[in-house]
Amino acid sequence: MKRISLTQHLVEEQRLHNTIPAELRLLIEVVARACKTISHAVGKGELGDVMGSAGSENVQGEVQKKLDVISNEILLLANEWGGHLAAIASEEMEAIYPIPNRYPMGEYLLLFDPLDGSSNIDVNVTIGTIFSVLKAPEGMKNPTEKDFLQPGSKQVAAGYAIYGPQTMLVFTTGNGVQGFTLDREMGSWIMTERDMHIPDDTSEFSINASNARHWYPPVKRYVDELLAGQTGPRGKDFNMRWIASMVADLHRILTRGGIFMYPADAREPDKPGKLRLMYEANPMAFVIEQAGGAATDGKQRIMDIQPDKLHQRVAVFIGSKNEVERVTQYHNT
Ligand SMILES: O=P(O)(O)OC[C@H]1O[C@](O)(COP(=O)(O)O)[C@@H](O)[C@@H]1O
Ligand SMILES: [Mg+2]
Ligand SMILES: [Mg+2]
Repeated sequence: MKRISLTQHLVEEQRLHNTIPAELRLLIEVVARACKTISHAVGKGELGDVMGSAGSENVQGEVQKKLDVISNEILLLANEWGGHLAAIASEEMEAIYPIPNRYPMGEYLLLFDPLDGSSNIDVNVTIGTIFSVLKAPEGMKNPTEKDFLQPGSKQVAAGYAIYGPQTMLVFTTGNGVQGFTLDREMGSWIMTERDMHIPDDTSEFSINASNARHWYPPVKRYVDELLAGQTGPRGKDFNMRWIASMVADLHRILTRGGIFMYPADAREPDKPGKLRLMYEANPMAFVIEQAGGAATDGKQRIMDIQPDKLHQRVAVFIGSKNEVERVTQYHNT
């Protein structure tokens, strides 16, 4: 593949499809640069003061890891100068963060999960950063949480960085999904995946099976049929993978197919799921759908959900289209 840098691709995309105004290109480049800095911090491990707990709790009631806080700071600082950003929302911050002293008001809203897969930080397993970009409502004066509460179908860009053996950046602006690998020597993002596509069918599923006794009947039925393999109604064997980093599990699915599930369960009946709609489920759903896959909460398309809270949770069934449709159908029969 010809060496194409991130900027070259974004400029080309604007010229060909007119989907990436210069302001959005700038925003994506700033996020990409911040992810490069986070990748550097992650790579230091015990050699840098990045491991272990930060000793503080986030709005989700989770104990924050040092890297959760460091990654959040890196993304805030990188975007603070504002450019065309009006405000930021993060998994690690209860309230939204309006960009100070911005006249005229920026036209974009940025949301992120600064460090995804936090339980894997201290055990050197792949982690990531997830981001989503929305348009600020016309005529918006002072950004409020309400301005962010837009369905996922309104996203103008979304993607993730994955910090594994290679550091990659994968995103969409509504014209397919492209993947870039960080050339550590040059410090530049080089395109290595063009128009990523997910097969409609798969023999691989991903779920935290330790919660099986708490699952509701549709999920129990679906997973039992997968586990029954050739001897069961599916008539073929299925393999299982669970990395416990959503970014890593979904990057695998984007690369070779599969279905990822984090359903609601009886442990906390009032909780609609573990993962967060605005900065985990929506951005990953946009990427997966742009690669030919599907994403539902068991009932409806995730990107059609009208959000009512910034940190709301949602059940997630995402990946190869035919499997997502089957498990969703089991919820509706
Ligand atoms: O520990 P569990 O229940 O398997 O959950 C793992 C899931 O939780 C997450 O770590 C939640 O994300 P954060 O690490 O950003 O809080 C997902 O990445 C992952 O899919
Ligand atoms: Mg996460
Ligand atoms: Mg996180």
